[in-house]
Amino acid sequence: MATENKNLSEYDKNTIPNAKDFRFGIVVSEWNDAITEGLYNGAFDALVDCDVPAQQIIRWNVPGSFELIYGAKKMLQTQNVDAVIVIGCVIQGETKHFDFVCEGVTQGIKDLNVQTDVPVIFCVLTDNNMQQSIDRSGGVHGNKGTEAAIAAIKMAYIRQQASIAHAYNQPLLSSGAIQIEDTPRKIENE
Ligand SMILES: Nc1c(NC[C@H](O)[C@H](O)[C@H](O)CO)[nH]c(=O)[nH]c1=O
Ligand SMILES: CC(=O)[C@@H](O)COP(=O)(O)O
Repeated sequence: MATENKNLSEYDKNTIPNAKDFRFGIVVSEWNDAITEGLYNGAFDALVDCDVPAQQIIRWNVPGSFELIYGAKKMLQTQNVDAVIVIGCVIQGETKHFDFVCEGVTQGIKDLNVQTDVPVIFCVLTDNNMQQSIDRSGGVHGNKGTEAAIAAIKMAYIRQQASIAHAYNQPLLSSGAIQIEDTPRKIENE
């Protein structure tokens, strides 16, 4: 489904786990800052709307989207956070640099999700022009920062529940709820 068929800002709080005890890091690229500030505001407002105290949200700025990789890595290494959101806006220029920045950031953030224990949420616009970025940072298509915040809460919850399940040697049920039982059950789909 393309973004034009899905408003990025819509979410149902009834489907979102309790986030009041989670801590979030947000790394923001300064390139196209009129756009990245809008994305940040969407993410911050959604986290607070989901009962995350503002003091549990840590913001770092980096020069451009390519630096989001290193910024997120250092955030994970030095801060006690349950998820990190990286925010950037890459817009096609005259050269192939767009392709390399987009590919590099995508692969770098993917690598962090594979190599580390804390989820890193990809909130990087890769647009053909500024209007597409405006439309996705609080415009007609909603705010990708809002979408990223909800994803961050859900992934932080999965991380938390999976950790508990592992500690109790119990299955993490598809609903995400864990039943602590006397006799461990066979984990589904083993
Ligand atoms: N053109 C855009 C960039 N380019 C800069 C790179 O991200 C990087 O900072 C530079 O290559 C130094 O390492 N960054 C964006 O975030 N958005 C752009 O449109
Ligand atoms: C993504 C970029 O680095 C790009 O916007 C830079 O513009 P240009 O390709 O015209 O140098």
